[in-house]
This record gives sequence, structure tokens and C-alpha cells, in this order.
Amino acid sequence: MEEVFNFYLHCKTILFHKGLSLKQSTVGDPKSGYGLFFDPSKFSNEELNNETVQLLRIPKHCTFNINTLLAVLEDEDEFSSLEQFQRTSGKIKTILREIMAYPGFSKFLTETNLLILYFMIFQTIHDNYEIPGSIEYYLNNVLMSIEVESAVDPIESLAKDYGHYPQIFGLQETLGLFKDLFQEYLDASDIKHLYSAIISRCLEIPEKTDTGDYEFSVHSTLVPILDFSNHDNTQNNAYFDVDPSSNDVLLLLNTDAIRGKSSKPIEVFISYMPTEDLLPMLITYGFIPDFKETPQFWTISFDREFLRDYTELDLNANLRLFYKWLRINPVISLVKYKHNDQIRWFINDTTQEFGSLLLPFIPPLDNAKIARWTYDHTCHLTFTKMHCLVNPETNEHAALVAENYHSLIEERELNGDDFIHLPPLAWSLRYKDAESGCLRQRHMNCDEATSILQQEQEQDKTKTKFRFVSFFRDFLKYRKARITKPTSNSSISRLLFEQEQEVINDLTTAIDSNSTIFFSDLNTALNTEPNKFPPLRFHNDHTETNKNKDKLVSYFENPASYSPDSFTDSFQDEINQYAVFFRDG
Ligand SMILES: C[S@@+](CC[C@H](N)C(=O)[O-])C[C@H]1O[C@@H](n2cnc3c(N)ncnc32)[C@H](O)[C@@H]1O
Repeated sequence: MEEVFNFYLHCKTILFHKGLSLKQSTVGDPKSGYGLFFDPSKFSNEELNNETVQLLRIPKHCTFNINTLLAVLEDEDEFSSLEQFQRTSGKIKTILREIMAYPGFSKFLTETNLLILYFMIFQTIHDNYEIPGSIEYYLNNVLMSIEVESAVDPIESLAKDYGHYPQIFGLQETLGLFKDLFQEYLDASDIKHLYSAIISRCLEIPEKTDTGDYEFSVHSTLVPILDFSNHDNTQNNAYFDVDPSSNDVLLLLNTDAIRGKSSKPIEVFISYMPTEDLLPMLITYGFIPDFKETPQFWTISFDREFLRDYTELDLNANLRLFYKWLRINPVISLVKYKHNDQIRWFINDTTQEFGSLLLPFIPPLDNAKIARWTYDHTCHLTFTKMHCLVNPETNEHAALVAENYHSLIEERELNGDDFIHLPPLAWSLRYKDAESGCLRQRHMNCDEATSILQQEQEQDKTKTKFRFVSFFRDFLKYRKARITKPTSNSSISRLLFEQEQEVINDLTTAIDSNSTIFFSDLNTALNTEPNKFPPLRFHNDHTETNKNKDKLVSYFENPASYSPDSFTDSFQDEINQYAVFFRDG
């Protein structure tokens, strides 16, 4: 890789600090590969008077994002002749037209995917068509030459045991798209390599827009040479930025990192993610950073089958259906933290989402006599009733309307999506009215239920968490029995397996020994937030089996004789609340 460094150094388009070099990384992880280094003796006193020193200045036209690629491809001067320019442009346009016709292509349209798409096209045609020199060099000597391993390599085997993790599921889907599009032209291993190389090197680079003084847009960008910077949040001594006057990308070294240092070269470290969320890091970059004092995060995604088969709660339907109807993300944030000289995993109960996850665990009312949540197995009739009241002209076809709602609900409940995408009229909650103290019940969405339950007594919270811990302990046991070895020989599978075992063992031990499980019980502030939770999984074409099928009441029960009173005291309010759905639906 030193040749690549020297190539760009001699090209003189990128400005290098004279103290910068490229060598094997000092990180004791075989994945770390090459890294950038600076020699502290090569900095002048004048430079040290500033907070930062510029290590690299990369002009925008030397970087690769969707805009710069299009600009190069549209520039005749980037080709040896007009004929070559037209030949390549024509070929790329033809391939793009075919790709756009791929069913469902639009759902994959992200900037990073477009970048990958273009580089796959270049890799497909570069033997027979002229490609602008800057692209060809970067493709051959960086992207296709570096050693890289990401979760893409073992994705098929990972998806078997971790397919309920939306990130793994999403990666499998996206890779499937690229395989479908390019398998005729490229080896499967080249497709995976190029994909991994790009996702592990892409940076979110800001760019000043032409419109406003301080307006910036951010683009997924490959930045030659800067992309050799490795990650370390504790030894982080540099960062990238943009010069707003030119949109040049800069690598800036904090001068604190140089002062008082010997002349031995020091590795440049940037931060890929200020908060170390281990699964996304493993998936994208192929490594898990060592724990070094600052909290690390892991977001568990519950196996959907486990939720579906869990029957220990006093719900009259399964947990999977509960979370789907209330659109609750079935994930939980964990945090690895050093406490009393011990480093271990805790449940991160400081997130807002954790409150939603707890909703089905709220204990029954009045000494366990009254269940909180009730699932209405005939909820298609509530839909029918509301539909006919909002659209009186459909009354005479009520049986047909009921049949339609029955099929719609059955399909939505059994498909692989994490949400039903209908008004939440299947589950009703019993609660004590804050003003009258009377017992009431009604259908409600996640936010309504959370706010009503917040007003109830503090002691319920302890019981709720206790019930949740019992469920979580069962889940840990289920995973321990289900995942007994890495899913493949790849190092990613091994790291994922080891990481999950560590989480399972830490939390199982803590639960069984009555040690602290919830982070909030440490009475200490968590000064970093986990990254945003992964999105709800969209897996529409997958069908889940329904163990409760026999409990479903058939749609032809007479809608006219159906009364929703056993599920809600607020039927009229609910009609008003959801009238728009029924009018439009
Ligand atoms: C943007 S590239 C950095 C340059 C890379 N080291 C190379 O040789 O091409 C990102 C990759 O560097 C490696 N890497 C970066 N920081 C690392 C770290 N702290 N530990 C292990 N590997 C690291 C991972 O393989 C990651 O996918």
C-alpha cells in the first residue's frame, strides 16, 4: 500500500504534511491493516501554536461521491478521445437503464448503494471500456487490492441465526440485490469484496451548499489517503472536516497529540463512531474495539419466534402480536460499563424505548385479579363496526366488509413485518382513571398507554421490571441453547458469537446472583447515548406460523350483533380518532 501513498504524494493534487506516512497499524488486531502515522519531529513551532495542524488537504474533485463521479463521467476531458467518452457513457447509460428496471430497486436507493453500484459497473466494464484515470487507479489499487472483511462475507450463514437483527437482514437483502444485478459479470467474491471495501471506507463528508451561508449537506464519500485512518475513540488525535471556501476535505491533527512526544512516529486515529455501538461496527468495519473505560453499546433484537412462543405472561395472545400491533421495536439496549472495578453488561433502561418494551409486563390490577391487556380475537368486527358507522352506505354489505378485514388482519399478523400498520384496535388496556379512580378500558397506541401508565403508582414500575427480568432470563436461556457455536469459520461469525456469549453470561450471572441488572440502579449518569435503534424489520414476503390459529373466530360471525363494549368504554372517541383511516381505507 506504500506505493498508493507515494502515487498520490507524487501526483501533487492532494496536499500532504511532510510528517505523514503510511505503515502497518500499531493496533494489536490483525484486522487493523495499514494506518497513517505522523512524525512529531516534523512540525514547526509555528504549527504547534495552533490547535490543529493540517495533515491532508484533498480537493473535492479527488474524492468519490455520487456528485463527483457524475461530474468526472460527464467531462469529455477525462477521456482520451470524444469517441471513448461516448462509448463509455453509452455503455454506462445502458447498464443503468437495465438496473432501474429491477423490481423494487427504489427501496435500495441510498447514496452509499449508488456509489457501490457505480464502482461495480466500473469493475464490470473496465477491461473493455475506458474509465477516467482517477477512478481506475482507486478501483484497482485501493478498493480491489486492500484486505477487508465485513459481515458481507459470511452473510448467508449469519442470516440464519441473526436474521432478526434488522442490520443483518438489511445487509442480506442489499447484497442480494447486487448479486442479482452483477452475478453474470462479476465473481460473487468480487461483489462481496467491493461491497465490503466501500462500506468500510466510506465517510459522511459535509459539503457547503451554494444556497446558504452556513448550510451544509452530507454525502457518502470515499476520500483517498484519508481512508487509511484507523479508529480509536480513546487515542483519537485527529478528525476530518471540510474547508467551506473550497469544499476540500481536510484531515486535521490535534496539536496536543504532538506536544512532549518523542520523534517516534505516532499513529493517526479518528473516530468512526463517537459512541461504540458494537454490532454496527462489526458489520461495517469487521472489528470490535477493545473496551477502554468509555461505555460501549449492544442492541439485542429479540428473536421473533421467541416472542411468538412466549406464553408466561397473562396476555391472551402472544408477545409478538402485542409488539406488532403497538408498533414497538422488539429491541433492547445494553451497555458495557466499568462499575466498582468490574466491567460488565447492564440493561440500558435509560432509553425512552425501554418504557415501550415494558408495556406488556405491567402487572395485573387489584391483586392480580384483573389482567391489564386483552387481545380481541374478533377485532376484525371492531374494524367492521367502525367502517360501517363512518361509511353508512356500506352497512348492507357488512358481512363482506368483515370478511375483508378478517383477511387483511390475518395477513398483517402473519407476515414477517414488525408492524401491523392498522389502527391499534386489537389490544385494549385496563387502567385506573386518574381523576375518578374508576377502572376503565380502551384501545390505545403505544404513546397513549405509556402516558396513562406513567400516572400510575411507582410500585408498579418495580413489579413491571421484575416481570421483565424473568422474561429476559428466559430469553438468555433460549439464545444460549440456540447458538452453541459460530455460524461459520469467518472471524466475523466468531466475534459475533463471542460477543453474544459475553452478553449472555454477564447478564445471566447478574440475574441469578441478584446483582444489579439495570443501569439506572447504578445511580450514575450515562454521558453517552446509544445510536438510534435499528428500524423495524420489513419482511413482508415472509410468513410466520400461527400457533393460535384455532383461536381465531371466523369472519362470518354476525357483525351486526357484535358489541365492542367488552373491549372499550370509549368506542365513540376511538371512532373519531380513527375516522380518517376508515374514510380513506
Ligand atoms: C477506513 S479503513 C482504514 C484503513 C485500513 N486499516 C486499511 O488497511 O486499508 C477501515 C478498516 O480499518 C480497520 N480498522 C480501523 N480501525 C481499527 C481498529 N481500531 N481495530 C481493528 N481494525 C481497525 C478495519 O479493518 C476497518 O474495516
